[in-house]
Amino acid sequence: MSLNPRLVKESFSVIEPVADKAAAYFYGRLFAENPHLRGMFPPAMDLQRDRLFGALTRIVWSLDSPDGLASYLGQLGRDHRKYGVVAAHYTAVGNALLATARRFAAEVWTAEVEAAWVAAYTVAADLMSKAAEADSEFSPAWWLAEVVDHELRAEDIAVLTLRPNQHLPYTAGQHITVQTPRWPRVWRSYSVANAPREDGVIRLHVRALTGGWVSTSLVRHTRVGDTLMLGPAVGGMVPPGDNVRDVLCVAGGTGLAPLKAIVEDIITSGRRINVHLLYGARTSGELYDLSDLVRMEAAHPWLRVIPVVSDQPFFEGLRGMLPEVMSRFPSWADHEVYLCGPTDMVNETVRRLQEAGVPLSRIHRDTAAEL
Ligand SMILES: NC(=O)C1=CN([C@@H]2O[C@H](COP(=O)(O)OP(=O)(O)OC[C@H]3O[C@@H](n4cnc5c(N)ncnc54)[C@H](O)[C@@H]3O)[C@@H](O)[C@H]2O)C=CC1
Repeated sequence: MSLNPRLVKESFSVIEPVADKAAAYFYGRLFAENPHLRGMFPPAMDLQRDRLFGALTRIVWSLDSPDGLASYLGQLGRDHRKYGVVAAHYTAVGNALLATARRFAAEVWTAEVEAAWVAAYTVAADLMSKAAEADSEFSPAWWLAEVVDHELRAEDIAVLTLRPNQHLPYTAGQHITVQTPRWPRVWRSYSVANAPREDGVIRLHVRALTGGWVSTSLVRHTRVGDTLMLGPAVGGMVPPGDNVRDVLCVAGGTGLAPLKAIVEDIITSGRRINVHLLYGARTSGELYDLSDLVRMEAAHPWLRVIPVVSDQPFFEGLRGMLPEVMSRFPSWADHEVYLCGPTDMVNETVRRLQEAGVPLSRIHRDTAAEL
């Protein structure tokens, strides 16, 4: 069975404009044919549908690059262990997916297209289930973690410190998923905000979002001593390693979390590259981690922290939206750049960096929330 990425991409592009309907149909069909699977999913399926399409889009567009595909599907397979996914579930999902694709790409569907989808799904399911199986030999499907500190740093932003009940491996820049006892089966992604430490403690920066079940629960209803469930670490944004270039980090709001972990990783690595951290928030009160960053800056002369405020006219420091403020500096063309924050901020920053001559290979951004 050989892969034919072109046929899958072409037929998938017919489905993309009706993604919402297709995702609703997919889950309707999956649960109608396999009612026992419904209990594995959260009561409200809206975010789940977006995630499905996010993941499918990424898989379809990675079909041409085997390494990227294997790495992403390996993470996806390991992460799905926490839902209780076993090999038999892949057949049920494959059937529902094929039925969905056949229906929503009917205008271009042929026996060849069907064969291409079957081949692609077989490869994907195989990569996921093999990675999950290998992982199960040495790693739990999920972790319990005790909340050992909870600081409300702004009206709706908290910094939580968690101690997992056993070692949870990760690298700086990765994210984990969190489930609270209040919302069973609802998992949300958060970047780990510290580099790995000897004591295994993990910090999260959380903003309570309107209508955000987990974020509101973490910020407003979680206390020291509570227990949370954590999924495995995933994500491809990794620290600069042996690279000797100077680093620029652009952090919007709680997007600071993974970038702070990366800066901490540079500190613990002992390397002395220059690091500029542009840290932006709407108001000075929302620069919730500034005092800690200023302490880090004082201890490490090669680190420069630059606070930026966008929505407070009389703020005495740098004012403006992050992408525009970043462009006021002479040049970042020789830097390795790390970005995290609101999607529009990240996209606009990437656009400006490319315009200024920074190649995409040197721009690192996280794509959380896809798993
Ligand atoms: N691993 C990841 O991918 C993570 C992503 N995030 C994301 O970061 C975001 C943080 O949100 P908030 O704290 O509410 O930030 P925010 O909305 O308060 O924005 C912070 C700053 O980003 C810039 N900005 C915001 N919108 C912009 C736009 N449309 N164009 C240009 N610049 C803009 C401004 O300088 C603003 O002061 C969330 O969307 C969250 O999902 C957060 C943590 C980790």
